Amino acid sequence: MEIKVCGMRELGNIQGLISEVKPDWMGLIFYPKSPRYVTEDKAIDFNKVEVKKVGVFVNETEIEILRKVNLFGLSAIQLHGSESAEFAERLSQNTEAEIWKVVSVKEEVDWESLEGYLPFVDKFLFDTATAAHGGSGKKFDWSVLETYPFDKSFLLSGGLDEESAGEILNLKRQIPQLSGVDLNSKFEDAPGLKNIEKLKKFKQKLLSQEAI
Ligand SMILES: O=C(O)c1ccccc1NCC(=O)[C@H](O)[C@H](O)COP(=O)(O)O
Repeated sequence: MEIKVCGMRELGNIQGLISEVKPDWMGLIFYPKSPRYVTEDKAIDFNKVEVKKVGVFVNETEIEILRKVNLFGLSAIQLHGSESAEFAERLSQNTEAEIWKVVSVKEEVDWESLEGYLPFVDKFLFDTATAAHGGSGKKFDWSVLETYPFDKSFLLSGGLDEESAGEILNLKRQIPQLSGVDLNSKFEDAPGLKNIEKLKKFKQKLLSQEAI
């Protein structure tokens, strides 16, 4: 299973993450209202770190997203607002970076409304709907995913914590398109500052139970 650790902001914390946890992805949040917002002065340092970076954007302009892709060396773009399938299509024509569309879950998911994204996005990411767009620390009712109708892989997000590993693997047994997890506020000592020990323990649990 892929692991994305989202909302990183401090170089030392990122270096600890890479050496101790070795996640597949690190998420950088480019939404100014987030307490995990990453400013441009971090670009030189963050460009050098050896982990794939995904930039998180909320209803940002295409030109600004592409500028950040180049500035930070992003391998993926996470569209975390109400971006349309047409917007995803235009972006896909202008970048080599992967495109991930976030689906904010309240209760039911309207699967038909996602069909238009399928040719242009590499993954979906299911997160809990919240007025702040992300980082709610709350889980949604995962049973809505039981009717997931597409082959496209997706990440599970929203309030995942140290105790979630077993349940996540049970879900994966039911829905193999679940390809990874997105970890954020439940693994923090402060917004943007991750607790490396908690992340390590979670990864160990996930790997050991995955093997069973
Ligand atoms: O985390 C934020 O501050 C945030 C704010 C606005 C848009 C997106 C944001 N986070 C993006 C993510 O992918 C988070 O990992 C995701 O929302 C889950 O967070 P959490 O519920 O804290 O595990």
